Amino acid sequence: MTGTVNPDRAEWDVVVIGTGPAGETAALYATRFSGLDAVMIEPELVGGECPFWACVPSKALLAPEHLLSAGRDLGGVRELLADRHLDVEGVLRRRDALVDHYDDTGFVGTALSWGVDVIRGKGRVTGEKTVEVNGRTIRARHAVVVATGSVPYCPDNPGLAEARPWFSRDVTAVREVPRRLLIVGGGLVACESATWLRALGAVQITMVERSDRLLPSQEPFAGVAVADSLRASGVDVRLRESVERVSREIVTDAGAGLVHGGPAVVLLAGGEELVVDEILVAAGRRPASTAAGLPERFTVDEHLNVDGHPWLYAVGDVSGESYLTHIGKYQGRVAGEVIAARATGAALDETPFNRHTDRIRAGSVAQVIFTDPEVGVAGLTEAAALARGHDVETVETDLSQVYGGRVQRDHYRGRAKLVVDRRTDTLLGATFVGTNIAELTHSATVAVTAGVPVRALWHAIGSFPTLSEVWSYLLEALDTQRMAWTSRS
Ligand SMILES: Cc1cc2nc3c(=O)[nH]c(=O)nc-3n(C[C@H](O)[C@H](O)[C@H](O)COP(=O)(O)OP(=O)(O)OC[C@H]3O[C@@H](n4cnc5c(N)ncnc54)[C@H](O)[C@@H]3O)c2cc1C
Ligand SMILES: NC(=O)c1ccc[n+]([C@@H]2O[C@H](COP(=O)([O-])OP(=O)(O)OC[C@H]3O[C@@H](n4cnc5c(N)ncnc54)[C@H](O)[C@@H]3O)[C@@H](O)[C@H]2O)c1
Repeated sequence: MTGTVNPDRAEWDVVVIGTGPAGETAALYATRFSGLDAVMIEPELVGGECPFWACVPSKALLAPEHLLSAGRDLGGVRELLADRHLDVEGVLRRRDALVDHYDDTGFVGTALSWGVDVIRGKGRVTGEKTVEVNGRTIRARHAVVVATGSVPYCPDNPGLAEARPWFSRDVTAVREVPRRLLIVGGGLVACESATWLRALGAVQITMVERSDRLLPSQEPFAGVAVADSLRASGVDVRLRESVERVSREIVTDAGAGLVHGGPAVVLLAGGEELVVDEILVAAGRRPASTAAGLPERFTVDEHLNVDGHPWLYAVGDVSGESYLTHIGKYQGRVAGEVIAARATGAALDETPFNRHTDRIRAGSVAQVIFTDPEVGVAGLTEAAALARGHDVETVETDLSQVYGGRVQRDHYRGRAKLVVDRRTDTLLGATFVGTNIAELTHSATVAVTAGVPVRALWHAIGSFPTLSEVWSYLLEALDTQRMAWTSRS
């Protein structure tokens, strides 16, 4: 066995399969105050998808575009920029630096500094507390944590897989910007990738999304704002559209981020034929469960235990709860602390806001989509709240009225919405769309998670002139709605 461990060692307290944000957090929290030891198993880069192939490179590629876009909309700066473009090589160099040139030495060092061992290889659960790696069996005295992440889904249209299209790893590792690109999907990866590839010089981008809007699981105005902005930048956004079949004569795979062959001819379901230099498939992801020995379908409980097995945990993307780094880390913290408590004979805490229960399932997931404009979501959308049976009241406001936005851009555009539970008068969710709303999202996450009553929010005043002032606009609009309703009835 290669890695950091004595090759003859075959037993640890905790065995973690996969070293992404979820797995490494579970290993840290299981061991840090408990005296337990742990090993993590990883066949690729220690650190997982997020720092090398997903969140970090994608945000590194987007940051220059965000700055340029804001500068172009700011008198006094606009004149400096004129029709200047990004320095593509400079942007890629900065991305390469942020992904440590695809070298995981730092992550391995961090694991070792926690006292957590690393084995390089593929792990697979083969029995109770038993894992096979590199043809050997290792045992966990207390727990096995599966944290193997997710893999991209490829629709089964004839010729699509055979054309060796790009997936998320290629687009975040981009070295050769395709001139003509088809993007299959209109979700998070598609919208963020279209934003940076257009800024890096892709001449013709066609995006096909099978549903009737981009970002279909978000509030409808979010997808509309992102589609408007992509279209204004020259991206051809096609809704209710999909691929029928693909043919590509010359297929090569020169490596991640390089164009995978000659031109591809794509027939769309609507009947149109396109010729493109590359296809990016961004049609969703699936938990990487079966290769790690988990069933294809399984459930995790509020302690992240798989199908009621108290020794087996699934955290992060593989749990199927969400595909987000911060949620994976949160689950890793919960599972790690549960493992430590159980192994040391401590009772699990059942008090409100305890650290042994995954509360995210109650609906407080937050996420930011780093498009231009950004989309920040905390908790439930209106549709998700209704689907869970809540009696909801909603309110929206136009962010372009808020001075915190107007001082940032000459034409600030944005919108915000609150979803309120009528029964408890607390917030179920909030969505913000606009430039620089990313950090604003956390204020709503706190309110949703803590169940802050709307009447208490009334006294939480955002500073002037910041975007946080939008809270007062929303609450005033809610008041007006309620007064109108009262005077009608
Ligand atoms: C392009 C893109 C951009 C994204 N941007 C964001 C963002 O801005 N913010 C955000 O919150 N989320 C973002 N995400 C999602 C985020 O990357 C994932 O949610 C996160 O990486 C999941 O962490 P994880 O630990 O569950 O799995 P991963 O990070 O996928 O790590 C799993 C690890 O397990 C390893 N593994 C797999 N099988 C085995 C096996 N059999 N044995 C041992 N190891 C195995 C893999 O090699 C991998 O290293 C993005 C995703 C993509 C694709
Ligand atoms: N900023 C962030 O937090 C961030 C950024 C990127 C990715 N992610 C995570 O990664 C996950 C995966 O992203 P994703 O964009 O691949 O998935 P997604 O689920 O966000 O979007 C997939 C889209 O593809 C569409 N689609 C599916 N099959 C199709 C087909 N055959 N033809 C046309 N459209 C089709 C779906 O309707 C959907 O809109 C996300 O769910 C998200 O959690 C997060």
